[in-house]
Amino acid sequence: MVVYKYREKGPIFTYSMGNVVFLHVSRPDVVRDINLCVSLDLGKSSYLKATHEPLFGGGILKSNGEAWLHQRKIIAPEFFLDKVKGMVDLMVDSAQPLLKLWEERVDRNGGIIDIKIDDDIRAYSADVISRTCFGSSYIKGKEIFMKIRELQQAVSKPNVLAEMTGLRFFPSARNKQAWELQKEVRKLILEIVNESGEDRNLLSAILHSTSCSRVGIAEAENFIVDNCKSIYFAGYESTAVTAAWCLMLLGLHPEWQDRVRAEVHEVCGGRPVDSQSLQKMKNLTMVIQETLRLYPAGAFVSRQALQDLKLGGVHIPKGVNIYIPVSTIHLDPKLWGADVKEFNPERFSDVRPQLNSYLPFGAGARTCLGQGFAMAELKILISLIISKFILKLSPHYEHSPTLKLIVEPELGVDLTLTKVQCLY
Ligand code: HEM
Repeated sequence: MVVYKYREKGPIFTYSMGNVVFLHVSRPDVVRDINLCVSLDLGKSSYLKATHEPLFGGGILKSNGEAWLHQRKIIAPEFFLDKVKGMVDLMVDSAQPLLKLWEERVDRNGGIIDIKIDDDIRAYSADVISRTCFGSSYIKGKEIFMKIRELQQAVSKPNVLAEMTGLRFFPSARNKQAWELQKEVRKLILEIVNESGEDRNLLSAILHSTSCSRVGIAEAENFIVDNCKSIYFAGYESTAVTAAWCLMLLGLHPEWQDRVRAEVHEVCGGRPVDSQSLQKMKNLTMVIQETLRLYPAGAFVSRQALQDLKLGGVHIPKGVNIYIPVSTIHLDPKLWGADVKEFNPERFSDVRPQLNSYLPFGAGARTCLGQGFAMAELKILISLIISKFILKLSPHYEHSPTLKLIVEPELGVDLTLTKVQCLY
């Protein structure tokens, strides 16, 4: 329906669902103003708030106003560049079980295997977040991630009754499932909090902030749980899914695979990956940027006008939800050229992507605060895999992008792997 309207109406139009009004906009001047807007009057959309409540609560991803600002000030510094540089060794360690597992499987199977990579990649992404942000290993965090994923599936379809009527406490089967998962995740996070040691990490920063504030125990616990949940979700799924799309594209494009492999070999020269070598991997950066253009995990950037606003000369009344369709912008031939649907990382070689036409990490003040972290994590995993394995898209692969809060391969990514025999 929305696609049809886009074709019919062009880059800006409104529509409504019940009493909820949407402004669907991909016009560059409006997108530019959203990018530039730092006012707290432009917040996250409250549409689907009731549906998403069990997953996000009042954490950083969905909160607005002063509450959001407070959370951003606590969490953002934990992902500044110097902090990310200090996490590189932990990320490299997190990749070792996957590499070992795949090597053993290839060896056992006569030098070639056909695998669905998604679960192993999720395990890597989960381990990275657990170790770097929460000081707990994947084993400890594993249950949390499994339940967060179940919660994601449970809340990925709009709960129309709750949104239209506010009856979010109606005990439907789906609500009951989401509440049960919500309780279990809360319990597990509080266990990790109780066992946390002296390590300086994201968790300790969140705990420190609550100990300095004068809120009651229940409010402090909600603050901790909702923000930990937000990081578990934000940092886990999107990175794992991007890595899976990226490896799929490299499997399809052996010429880029060879280029990245040669680059990793040249930059690292047999030494372990470190923060300096990551910066030198230009081809790999371009490949990841192009993956995020073609398969941005966040299909929409959503906002709501919390007061009357003017963006790109357009008057937007208070309450209107603004939806920026990221893929539509990323696939616009007027912005990217006639080869817009092709995988061509070269397009990122000499120009920085335009702020208004490239939005894989969102826009403006609410832009993803984990993007440097995510890029390091992706580069580490892909450089290590590429230096050990030759990838081909498996004949079993079925292309199945689907939107479940984020755009993921519904049927997974199947690759055929053989070992790299000799590097040059
Ligand atoms: C490839 C991986 C990732 C992608 C594609 C991605 C994408 C996004 C997008 C589209 C948003 C919404 C921005 C907006 O509304 O303008 C976002 C927000 C956010 N992301 Fe990421 N993200 C990734 C990885 C991460 C990681 C690894 C973390 C942390 C460990 C993280 C933490 C966050 C947080 C906390 C927010 C909310 C920011 C706010 O509202 O102030 N993300 N991300």
